Amino acid sequence: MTQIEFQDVSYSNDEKSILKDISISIEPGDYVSVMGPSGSGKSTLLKLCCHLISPTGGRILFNGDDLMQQDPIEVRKKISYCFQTPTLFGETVEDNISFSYAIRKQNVDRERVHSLFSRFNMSQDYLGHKIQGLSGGEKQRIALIRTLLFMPDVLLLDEVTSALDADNTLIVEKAIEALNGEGVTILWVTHNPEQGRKYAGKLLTIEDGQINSLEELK
Ligand SMILES: Nc1ncnc2c1ncn2[C@@H]1O[C@H](COP(=O)(O)OP(=O)(O)OP(=O)(O)O)[C@@H](O)[C@H]1O
Repeated sequence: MTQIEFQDVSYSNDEKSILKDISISIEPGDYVSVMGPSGSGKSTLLKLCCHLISPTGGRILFNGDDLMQQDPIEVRKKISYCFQTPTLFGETVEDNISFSYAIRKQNVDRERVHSLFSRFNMSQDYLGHKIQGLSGGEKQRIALIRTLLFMPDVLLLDEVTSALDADNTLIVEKAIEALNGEGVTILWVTHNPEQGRKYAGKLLTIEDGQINSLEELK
């Protein structure tokens, strides 16, 4: 189980301050929706959680120890991040699945792959499909499946249903709710207020790089 604690965390680049004095604790099993205007710093918060970027002020504790002192590869085995714009590689969907196993020197777990495709309402036939021909919504679901091939402790989701229709959005929401029920901590950036409140236990609102509110929903 993984706990992430931000202690007065700031992040700025050469041009400006992007996040300021963020203090929050994400507890194991939490389901937190993250909302706020465009450019307020939501994606930056997620990138800090999995050490894709480093804070320029304050500390992030990962299970009580400074995240910056820990091996990013080990951290990312526990924390998975599904990006706003899916970046699929290779020629086919299968390439995206098999590569994840290959880098871990493991055989593809066909049962796991099969159950994830079903969970996200996709036929196995997609494995042979070319990336180039996929729709935005198909790419989003393949990216989610790839993120979940190995069960994370913490799942960071950045606008992952923006290209999906209502039916598939609901399927993804239900799948994420089920994962949270299995103990996976969820941090989900969304612009959809209904989505932000429907399943989450907490609603974190970021404005202008600062926490505006942290509301208990359940
Ligand atoms: N690598 C970077 N270089 C320069 N500016 C950046 C970088 N990353 C983020 N920013 C800036 O920081 C601010 C916050 O960006 P961030 O992507 O975290 O916002 P967001 O709340 O996720 O926005 P959106 O809802 O539009 O996705 C923006 O003004 C953005 O332009």
